[in-house]
Parts: sequence; C-alpha cells; structure tokens
Amino acid sequence: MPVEEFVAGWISGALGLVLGHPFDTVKVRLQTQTTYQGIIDCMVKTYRHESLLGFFKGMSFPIASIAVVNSVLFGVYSNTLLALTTTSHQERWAQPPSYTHVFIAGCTGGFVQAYCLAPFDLIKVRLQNQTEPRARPGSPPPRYRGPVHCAVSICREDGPWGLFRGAWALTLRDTPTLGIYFVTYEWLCRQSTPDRQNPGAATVLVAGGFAGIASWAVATPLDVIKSRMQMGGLKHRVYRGVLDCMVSSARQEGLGVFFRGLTINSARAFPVNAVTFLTYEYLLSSWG
Ligand SMILES: CN(C)C(=N)NCCC[C@H](N)C(=O)O
Repeated sequence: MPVEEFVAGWISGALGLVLGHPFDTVKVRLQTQTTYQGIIDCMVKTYRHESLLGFFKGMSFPIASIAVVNSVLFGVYSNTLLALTTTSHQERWAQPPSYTHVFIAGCTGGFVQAYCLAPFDLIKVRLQNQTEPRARPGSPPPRYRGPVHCAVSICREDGPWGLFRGAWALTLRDTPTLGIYFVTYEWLCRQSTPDRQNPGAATVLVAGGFAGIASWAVATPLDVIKSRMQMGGLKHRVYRGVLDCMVSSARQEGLGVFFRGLTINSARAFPVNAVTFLTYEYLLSSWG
C-alpha cells in the first residue's frame, strides 16, 4: 500500500487548516450560538471580547490531530482508487479513472475519515465554543482548560463513547460529500487540461478551491446538525438523534437554520482546499 499519499495528505491538510481556522471558529459559533447577528457581528464580538487570539482558539489541537485525519482521507481515497483501477497516482492523469470510481473512492475515504475525525472534531467544536476571554482576572474560568482536559471531562461525564457524540451526523455529512469533493476536483482539472496531461498549478488551485466550495455547500445542512449534536448536553439542549435535531431545529428556527454558516463555509473552503490540493499534488509529483 503506497504510504506517500498519507504523508502528503497530512502535510497538505495542516497547511490548509492553519489558513482556514479563523473562518472555522466563526462558522462553529454562528451554527451553535444565537447571540450573533451574522458573520461581521460574530467577528467584531470575538475580536472585542477575546482579541485576535479568539479566532485561533483550539488551533494547535487540530494541527496535531485533524491534519492526521486528512492523511487518512487522501490515503484511503488514493488506495481505494488504486484497488479499483490499478493505476497509481503518477499514472492517474495519463489513464484517468471513471467518475464512478472517483466517487466510490471519495465516499470510502469520507466514511473512514469520519470515524477517525469524530473525537477530535468534538473537542475542537467544544473548545471553539468557549467564549470566555483568556485569563482575565475576576472572569469565570472556561469549562475546559485545553484539549486534554476537554477529552478527560467528556470521558468522565459521558464515558469513552461520549467522545463519539455527533459521529453519526459526521458520517452522513462526509460520506457522500467527499465523493462530490473528489469528482468536482477531477472534473475541473480535466476540463481545463489538454487530454492526458498533468494539470498546472493554477488549475489545481482553482479546481481544489471549487471542489471545497461544492462539497461544503452540500455538507452545510448536516454540518449544522453535527455541531449542534456535539454541543448537546452543555448549555444547549440534548437531541434524541439526527432526525430529532433536524426537526426541532427547523421547528424552532425555520428552514434557514440548515444554511447557517454556508457563506463562511464557502469563503473558508476556497483557500483551504486550493492550498491542500496544490501541496498534495506538488509533494506527490516531487517524490514521484
Ligand atoms: C465537505 N467536506 C466535509 C470536505 N470537503 N471535507 C474535506 C476537508 C478538506 C479540508 N480539510 C477542509 O476542511 O475543507
């Protein structure tokens, strides 16, 4: 099993993550809290209350963990495609796989990565939702002192399975959307590249960026549900399951709730995925 894809997925995921984290914090807050009027209001309040550091809350943890999960996504995707088509990454532009194979490999990567991602994503969301300013004298201490304390507290309160709160919603979000992600990327690259040639850097950047936007646009309704289920049991209400969360969110806040965070998700998705794909392709071709 080729392992370069896993390493390239990890490095490219880490670079994308740093670039996208401030957008991600605003998105998580908009989806789970009702105190903000919109993106700008959330940004201004975060900055006033917590300074620039507020946007980077919980970032060291995703770099060490979620970037590794990106390596699972790209590694499983590439190896599934290899099993389906017997063409390695180096031969893939000269002998392009069918879109059905790309979709199946993307869904497989999405399914496997969802279970690896679940505990790390839960901790990230819980930390990003702590709006207390850092170490201001007299202010109440935040509920979680950091990622390890957060993981230990969740295990203590809900048992080890508590770390998988929201995992089912995450799987439903990631399995089909990662199929869409890789199909969009492949399709855009092939549209703008002469037959059987490798795409240039600009093509990879644009195709990666739009693949991110397309997949996040489809993923946003389940992303809202996932974030709400992950926050369940804190100040937020507990849902009986994905369907209960969907129905009660729609009843209380209207259908618009499913598109909360769509604009910020898309604004974040372009640069993050442009850089992720460019780094991934660059690393694989230079190791090639
Ligand atoms: C719609 N979904 C779930 C995705 N496209 N996932 C792939 C993630 C790629 C990148 N790290 C990101 O966070 O955008």
